[in-house]
Amino acid sequence: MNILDKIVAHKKGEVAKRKELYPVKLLEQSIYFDTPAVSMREYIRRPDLSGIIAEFKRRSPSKGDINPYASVERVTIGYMQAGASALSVLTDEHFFGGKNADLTEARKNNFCPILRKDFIIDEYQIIEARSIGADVILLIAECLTAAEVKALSATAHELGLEVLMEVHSPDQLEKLSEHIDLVGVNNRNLKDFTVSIQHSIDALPAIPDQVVKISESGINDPRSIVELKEAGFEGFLIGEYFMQADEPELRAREFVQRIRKLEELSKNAIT
Ligand SMILES: O=C(O)c1ccccc1NCC(=O)[C@H](O)[C@H](O)COP(=O)(O)O
Repeated sequence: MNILDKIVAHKKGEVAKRKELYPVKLLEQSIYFDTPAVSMREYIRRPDLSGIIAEFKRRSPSKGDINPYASVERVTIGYMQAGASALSVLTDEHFFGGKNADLTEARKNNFCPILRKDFIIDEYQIIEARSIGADVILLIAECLTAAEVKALSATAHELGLEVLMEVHSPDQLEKLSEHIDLVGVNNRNLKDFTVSIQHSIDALPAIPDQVVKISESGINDPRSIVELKEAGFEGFLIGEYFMQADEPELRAREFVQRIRKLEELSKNAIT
């Protein structure tokens, strides 16, 4: 059983319990149901921002504890001040030490788009994402059939949310539906947890033009961003590298400054 199978098996039990504890009628009373969601597609393409989706991640299956007691308020505000285009907040408790309240805390403190980073297998979780203040949901192609991707992404659009579909290999792009706004290629091999941005580069030709292209995981060098941008990626999901620092927001700021310097150098070299 690979890690995703384990996570999904656990998630099924978790969702069943949550449905009983917090019925949909209760979730629909959230103030966030009437608030228009913020478009990640638009923020990623804003030229004044870096394209980085900065992730708040306390723990992971590959690394164990990363920054378990970090402050959501301090880190997420700092990420946005550093020039991030959007935020990603892990809400999975069992494997990632996150919680729904982390996302709501990020929502209260930021106007930018926020991705609910979780393992969505049921429509209930999309309604829940809306109720906690998320703007975007993640659908992991490896965990879902094409029919499930279609149905879940349609539900997300009905609720005004955008959808990021994550693939681990180009063949999973067959599951794309008309309701997918962004495609993320995950650079992490889920069997041995090794990471390589080559996964993103290899998958790029198969990604259709109309979706925003995101490279996810294992990014820790500003030169990788320059390389991925030149290849055609517009967004970059970064968690661990920032969160490993005592002050993730400062590491993000330094990272964005280094990208800008590299881009300036290459512009000057051309002119
Ligand atoms: O991070 C893990 O160990 C992991 C293991 C199994 C499934 C998913 C996992 N991570 C979720 C993510 O996709 C990442 O948090 C995200 O892409 C950011 O990656 P990174 O910059 O490497 O933290």
